[in-house]
Amino acid sequence: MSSKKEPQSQVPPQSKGSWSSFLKSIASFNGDLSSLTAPPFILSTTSLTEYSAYWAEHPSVFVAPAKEADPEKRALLVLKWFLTTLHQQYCSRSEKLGSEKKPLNPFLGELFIGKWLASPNSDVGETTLISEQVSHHPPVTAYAIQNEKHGVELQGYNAQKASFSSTIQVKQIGHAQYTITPPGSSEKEKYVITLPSLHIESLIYGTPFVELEKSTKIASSTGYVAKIDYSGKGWLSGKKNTFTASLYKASEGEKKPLYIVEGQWSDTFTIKNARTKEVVDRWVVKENPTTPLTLAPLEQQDLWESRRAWADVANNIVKGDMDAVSGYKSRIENAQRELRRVEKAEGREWERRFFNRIDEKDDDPLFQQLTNTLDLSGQLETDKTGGIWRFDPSRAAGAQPPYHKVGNEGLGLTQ
Ligand SMILES: CC(C)CCC[C@@H](C)[C@H]1CC[C@H]2[C@@H]3CC=C4C[C@@H](O)CC[C@]4(C)[C@H]3CC[C@]12C
Repeated sequence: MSSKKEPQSQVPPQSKGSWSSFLKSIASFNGDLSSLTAPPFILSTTSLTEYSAYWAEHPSVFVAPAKEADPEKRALLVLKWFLTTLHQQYCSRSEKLGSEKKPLNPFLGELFIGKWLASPNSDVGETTLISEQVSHHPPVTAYAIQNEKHGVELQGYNAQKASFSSTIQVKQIGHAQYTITPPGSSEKEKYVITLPSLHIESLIYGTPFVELEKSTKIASSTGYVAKIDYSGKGWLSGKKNTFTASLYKASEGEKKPLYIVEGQWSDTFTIKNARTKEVVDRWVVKENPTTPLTLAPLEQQDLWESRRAWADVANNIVKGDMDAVSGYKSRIENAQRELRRVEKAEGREWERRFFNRIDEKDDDPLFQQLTNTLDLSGQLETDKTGGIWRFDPSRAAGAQPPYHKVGNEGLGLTQ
């Protein structure tokens, strides 16, 4: 008899049937995850626009590169910051809710706006977040995170391309750009960041969780490249969320690493100087609590802001009243359909609030330079993201609700 304990199904008894039909439907789906009907126990009350906040939940780590005078160490601090975001990006739902969940599919124009407040016992200052759904077909979320005090800006956009091959496989399309003005310099320094592919584990037991795949890169305008290799359950260590990252000069190549970072991004990792073999830094997830994002109280939020717009849907998911959930979802969907119909009739397009669609040739020269270092062809498939999306800071300065010209009636609300 085997002593190995088999995982037990965590699917609630009343959901067994709907879970197995959900599993069957994903085996033959068309690539659009939002179109799948999943049983209530796997539905999240959080919209995907909220996921943009994962990029800066440790604000002091987010701004640290802007304070470092040495370009090599700056590039290392950017790599460190990126690695510290992975736990929140890819593990936080599983840890908090017991499994990965199916997020709410944002509607076009949906906004998620908040800030990480300045704290009297740190020099970080305030960090602000703007996240906007810039496309619905295909779903694309754009975001900008700014810390004015340290002159740090992160912006990006992403879409997901899903496929099925023994489980849900997700390729992320899009990229992020981290920009700072280094100490004593008047010129901007830019880092272009690619996003990992992932797949879902443990689907049949009803406890889905994310595992990252392959590799991602960060290329800097100062000539450094960081490459991160994800190995899931490390084939040597057997530990989950294992990775190896190296920082090197683009001109020298991967074979001459300056720093090596190793460990588990969901737990502990260490940073070593590859030349001296000395451990120079260490990150322990548990010892670094996140800073919560502060949102306006619900009644002061704009109707287009995620929490407010989805409140009725979310409350009924919690209650398990699926008829009410689909009723409130249809209200949003019908109102969106009506907006699209009118736009089409008037021969115009929905106006994005904080982001512009740009032409590749009009993009920032620094970005264009970096796309030559990285192979970004897979990230710039504009047909899968509805274009290239760039933040327009002039439209964010002092922005207050109402954010969109269309008010209650555009949201299908009568009052
Ligand atoms: C849980 C199962 C049953 C349903 C499938 C849910 C899918 C839609 C979920 C599961 C994990 C999710 C991903 C988890 C983390 C991120 C990183 C974030 O920066 C962008 C969104 C992205 C890339 C999510 C996209 C949606 C996602 C792929």
